[in-house]
Amino acid sequence: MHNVLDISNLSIGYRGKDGKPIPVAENLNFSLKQGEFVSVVGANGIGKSTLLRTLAGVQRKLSGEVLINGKPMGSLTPQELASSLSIVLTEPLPTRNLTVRELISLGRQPYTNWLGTLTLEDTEIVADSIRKTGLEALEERKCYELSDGQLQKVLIARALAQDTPVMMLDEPTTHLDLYHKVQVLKTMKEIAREFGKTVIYTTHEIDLAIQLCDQMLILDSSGHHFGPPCQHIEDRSFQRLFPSDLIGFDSRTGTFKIKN
Ligand SMILES: Nc1ncnc2c1ncn2[C@@H]1O[C@H](COP(=O)(O)OP(=O)(O)OP(=O)(O)O)[C@@H](O)[C@H]1O
Repeated sequence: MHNVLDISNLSIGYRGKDGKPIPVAENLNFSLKQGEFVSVVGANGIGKSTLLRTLAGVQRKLSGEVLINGKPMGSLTPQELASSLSIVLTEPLPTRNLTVRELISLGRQPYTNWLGTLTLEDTEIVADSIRKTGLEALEERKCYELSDGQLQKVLIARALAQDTPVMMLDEPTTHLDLYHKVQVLKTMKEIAREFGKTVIYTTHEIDLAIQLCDQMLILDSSGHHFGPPCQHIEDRSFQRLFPSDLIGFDSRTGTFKIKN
């Protein structure tokens, strides 16, 4: 499988009022292949959302290079970028007045004409995204009537409808109960497998990520570590993720345990 994202010497962060860079993470190097299901984990404030936002072009990188299918991200037009990658952020929706189906249909925007008219193919893709996320019963409901967990699924369905080779999701399962977390993650993994899409998401549910992901990017104070979960377990990377006074990582079960 070929690389769809190549990240080299990437620095991410913000700029102060004087324009000086305030780095959050530096010298990031990793590549994502077609069809991989990848998570980004790390403590609060370490830079997971900043990384995803930078990779999606929502915020500027400080330095380094991001290649999408071999092309520098900066060289893509907004239209090309929108048909290359989709992103689900944690920010509140600008409008919740749309129905579930209308909101999911917005995912087709990069492909529709300026009137936003959906073709038969667009309508089929929208219906398929609704089916894959199990939202059939909510299709005609207004978004303001939904619970946070239901809305989270709708946003994932909108990204699915965008039908891009790369899907990025910032904490997509935060509001879901355990059963629906696993359901959504398994759906995302199936999408990666079946349709050869690359799915990258940020999460605090490390034990689920260990069970499901092909690759994990760990951000910690010492830098970043990229590889399959078993390699991180072998390298004891999870042990270094948090201070050891309260919790410890059990390599046998792949879970964190509370210390007595
Ligand atoms: N708009 C902003 N301007 C300046 N600094 C910011 C801005 N947004 C976030 N930061 C800082 O960047 C750092 C990384 O934040 P980020 O939201 O990427 O972390 P995170 O790993 O996603 O955290 P969490 O797990 O809590 O969601 C934090 O120190 C945060 O305070």
